Amino acid sequence: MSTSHAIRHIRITPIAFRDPPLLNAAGIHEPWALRSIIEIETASGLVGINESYGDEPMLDALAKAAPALVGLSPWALNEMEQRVAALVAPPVQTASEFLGQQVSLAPGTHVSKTVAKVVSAFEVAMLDLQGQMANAPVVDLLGGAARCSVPFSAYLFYKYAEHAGQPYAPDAWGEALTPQQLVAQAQRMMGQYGFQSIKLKAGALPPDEEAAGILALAKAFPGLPLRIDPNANWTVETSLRIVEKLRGVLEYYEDPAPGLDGMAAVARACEVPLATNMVVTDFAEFRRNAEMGCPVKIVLSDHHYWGGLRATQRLSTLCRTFDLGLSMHSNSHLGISLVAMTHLCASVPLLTYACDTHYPWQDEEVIEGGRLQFEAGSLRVPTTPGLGVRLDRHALARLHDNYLHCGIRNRDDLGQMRKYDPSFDGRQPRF
Ligand SMILES: O=C([O-])C(=O)C[C@H](O)[C@@H](O)C(=O)[O-]
Ligand SMILES: [Mg+2]
Repeated sequence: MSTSHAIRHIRITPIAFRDPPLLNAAGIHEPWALRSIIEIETASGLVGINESYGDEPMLDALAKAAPALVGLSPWALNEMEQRVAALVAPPVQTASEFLGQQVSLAPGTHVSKTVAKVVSAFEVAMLDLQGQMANAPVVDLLGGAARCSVPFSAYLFYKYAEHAGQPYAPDAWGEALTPQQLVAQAQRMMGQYGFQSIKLKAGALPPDEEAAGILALAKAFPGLPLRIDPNANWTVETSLRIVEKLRGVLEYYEDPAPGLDGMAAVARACEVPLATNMVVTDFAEFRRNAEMGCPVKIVLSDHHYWGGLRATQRLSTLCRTFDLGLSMHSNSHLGISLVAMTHLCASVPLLTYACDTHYPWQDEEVIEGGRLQFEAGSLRVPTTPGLGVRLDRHALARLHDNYLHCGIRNRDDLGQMRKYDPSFDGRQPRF
């Protein structure tokens, strides 16, 4: 075997795993969620892994950039970034192309984020390789652990009991459309995972029903930090009316109204700090928020589209400079993403809130040893080399087979909702 650690080969494997019928502002989750598994192999036979988005545009961008990394050292992250940027820079959009674009929650559709997403996909796998070579966990490569475990939040969704044309047995969570069902969902999730805070994905039902859901949670879990996230599906007026109903119960208010201007209008008349994963999603938007006097007070980062673990560390420094809070957003994901997020969050001294994770909604895994275990709502930071998790090849083959047969190539919550309600038009803000 060669002693050279130069990158010899990169494999990208699209996968699909079961995802429940979760409601959101855009519509409803499809029965299968897509991801990609990235493997970077060195001439010496080491394999660094990562997990990222699995929609078609992302797979195309990964395939386009991968050959340019062959021959690089796993330490050459800056050079990797330059090569990726040169190859997958987004096409320049004309003003008319921007007009009439629908707000989308689908991660593969943010064209402007392509470079950051591809850089992140390769960066984490290269860090995994670096850790294996240096016999150090990724958190040590990021400067060392500021905490030995990372807190996560219960992420509640309104949901149906079954998918339209349910392709497998219905999930164990059942329906959640009323405050009572929502509290039961929370009790079950808290019982299984021990989370110490709760987020409700809103923007799906009429806002007063969702406010009643939060008030029921406040009664069932007195003193527990609560958040609500309508994904910009409320007007400024609705946002202000609902936050008044929720006086005294919210830890933060996530993306109530559309756009930074909408958020600024809410911020001017509301005491609860505003958080976002929709209007501060890159460094240019960070600057605009700062220029406007920081109406958004908490940035919910996501290393998958902010450009990786190191870019999120840079973001954390900026947040500290501008006295902003920092936590993490998530999309449907498996354990590699979760463990990468855990290394990152352990390395960031300023982590002001428990992170989001969709993990409880997934019942499949792609790593050896099966699902990651939470203790009192937190995950221990691995101390073994690299990310500290390895691919389960049988699981990878099975999830890839799901991908080949599921018929989904791009996330489409709106199209899926039309199967239940053909008149659903996805117009936002809806309420
Ligand atoms: O905090 C958020 O905005 C999200 O987690 C976005 C996701 O797409 C979520 O709405 C979902 O999975 O339905
Ligand atoms: Mg959000």
